[in-house]
Amino acid sequence: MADLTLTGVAKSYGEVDVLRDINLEIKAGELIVFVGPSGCGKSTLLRMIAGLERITGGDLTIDGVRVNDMPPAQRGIAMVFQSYALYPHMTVRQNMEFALKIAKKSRAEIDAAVNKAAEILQLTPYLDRLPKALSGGQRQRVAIGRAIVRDPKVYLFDEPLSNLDAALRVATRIEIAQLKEAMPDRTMIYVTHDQVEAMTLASRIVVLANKGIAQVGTPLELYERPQNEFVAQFIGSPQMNLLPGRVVETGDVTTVKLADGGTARSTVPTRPEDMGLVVNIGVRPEDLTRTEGQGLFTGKVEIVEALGEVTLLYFGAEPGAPHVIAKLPGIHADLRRAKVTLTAAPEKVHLFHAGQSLLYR
Ligand SMILES: Nc1ncnc2c1ncn2[C@@H]1O[C@H](COP(=O)(O)OP(=O)(O)OP(=O)(O)O)[C@@H](O)[C@H]1O
Repeated sequence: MADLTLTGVAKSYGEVDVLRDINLEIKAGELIVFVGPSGCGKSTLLRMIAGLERITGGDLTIDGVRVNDMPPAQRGIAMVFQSYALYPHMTVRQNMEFALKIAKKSRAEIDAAVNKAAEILQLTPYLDRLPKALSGGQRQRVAIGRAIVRDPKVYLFDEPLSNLDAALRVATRIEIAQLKEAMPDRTMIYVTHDQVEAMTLASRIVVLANKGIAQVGTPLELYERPQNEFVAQFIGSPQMNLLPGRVVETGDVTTVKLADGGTARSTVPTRPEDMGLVVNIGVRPEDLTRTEGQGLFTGKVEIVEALGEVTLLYFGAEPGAPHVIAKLPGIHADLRRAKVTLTAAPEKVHLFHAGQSLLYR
């Protein structure tokens, strides 16, 4: 069991700030996923928790003990890397038992730990093979096995699946989910670029951007109630549409007159003093539906992408920078160049002012 607390954690390289004032409480047994644009500091934060990177400001505690200056080996943490980092000249068994030998465990303890981990990870038939005689997925399982045998309090994963092909990624993702279920009291922190991994594995997602935390929440909280436009557009694919407009009716349901001429209604409440407020409405492509009546957007379909189960419609503006994207269930290959009016249920319409959601005032 391990709780982690980050209080005002910061990282700079000389004059260059990479992370500022990171405050986060991680409860024992959580699977926390760090996501964010390239270079936002996900790996740096993970490496600071591991003790591989110096913390230049703030405090990191594990189970209430400040560990800023504690060497990695004493933190009770095991890290699994994207590159596997296996010893090529050692067999699977030797790779898995290496850390236990260094820790001077008894032969019986070592064998028990390795055999159990091999069984969990279905590696028993491969224990005497060298890494080069394994597939990418099997190598990553050995890397995870090396972490498991040490029975750490905290597992750190740095993009563990990104070297695997698409099918293997899915399979290994499901294995990691099962591994977590088998170890409900172990804390895991996971860095990924992959939205599906983040949404399916995380108990909570931490979105990093602009040197700080943009939002922390369960996957569905981030999807349904993003705090700001950044998170709104970072979570979900294709990204949320944002359209500028002005509040023309306030109350429990807000009416927004859009700059393009449409009208949107939202269940995000507004106050009388919000009348005339300049906002962006946010609506996800999958929440748009066609209507024959008055909608929030009318435009000509420039591009149709029929994916089978859904069709993506791209409206207006330059190619590559569509004005609005709609995702309709089913096949609508016939809509190219058609003039279409779109609407959305008021509970699916988000409201942002100066980049921040009005839901969180
Ligand atoms: N030794 C260093 N000196 C100066 N800047 C560094 C150093 N190491 C990393 N950085 C910078 O710190 C920032 C965060 O890097 P980090 O690798 O943590 O990002 P990331 O979010 O994991 O990125 P990616 O998703 O591309 O892997 C980057 O802008 C990087 O250029």
